[in-house]
Amino acid sequence: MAQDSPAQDGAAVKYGAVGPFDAARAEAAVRELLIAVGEDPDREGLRETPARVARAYREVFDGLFSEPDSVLNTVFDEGHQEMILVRDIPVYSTCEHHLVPFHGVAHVGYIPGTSGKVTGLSKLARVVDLYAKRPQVQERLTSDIADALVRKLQPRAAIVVIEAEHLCMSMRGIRKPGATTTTSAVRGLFKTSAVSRGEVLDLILRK
Ligand SMILES: Nc1nc2c(ncn2[C@@H]2O[C@H](COP(=O)(O)OP(=O)(O)OP(=O)(O)O)[C@@H](O)[C@H]2O)c(=O)[nH]1
Ligand SMILES: [Zn+2]
Repeated sequence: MAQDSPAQDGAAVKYGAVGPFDAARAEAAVRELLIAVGEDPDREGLRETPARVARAYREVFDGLFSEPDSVLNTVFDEGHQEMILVRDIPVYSTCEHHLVPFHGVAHVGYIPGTSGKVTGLSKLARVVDLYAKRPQVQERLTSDIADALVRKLQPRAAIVVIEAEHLCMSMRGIRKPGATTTTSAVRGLFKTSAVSRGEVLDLILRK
């Protein structure tokens, strides 16, 4: 989505970011970090690492520079009034507490509004990606996606469920690999009607 990233070269337009991406600063910080953990950043294997990490961070935090609402601009007047659900969208995000990954799957569903406006299926996965590519907590990632759907599509109902494993809980700290966290954000009819919510959750959680 590089073409959707106006701040990549330090341009003024920003979305989730409060400043442009500064590759030189990121490189210098990684070099400092290597020294701080007791490594030699000038040894053969690490010489290119600061530049590589800066490039990798540019990529994994690209969603800071992308406009979520424009992703959902592709809309079709299908007149479809029933549920649309995309399950098992792979998610890779970064825990903002420890800057290590959390990863799993997202399920995104909605019931179109009275106009029957629907968006392209891939756009649901694009919105997931966009918000995942920011420093995140799982709860905010989940509700950011639901709120973007509500803003752009004015659906009768929307739901986002994310199931993820946090490496900050697996590889360090409490060390519980395999523990998964499930978060949900429900809007509209999925919130007010237990029957509708039950139906969609049944589809989402069916293995
Ligand atoms: N609610 C929520 N908590 C998260 C998420 N990602 C990581 N955390 C938690 O953030 C908390 C940070 O706790 P702190 O006590 O400040 O940091 P810490 O000493 O590294 O904590 P431990 O991980 O328990 O070792 C931990 O309990 C993490 O499990 C998330 O997406 N949502
Ligand atoms: Zn963490």
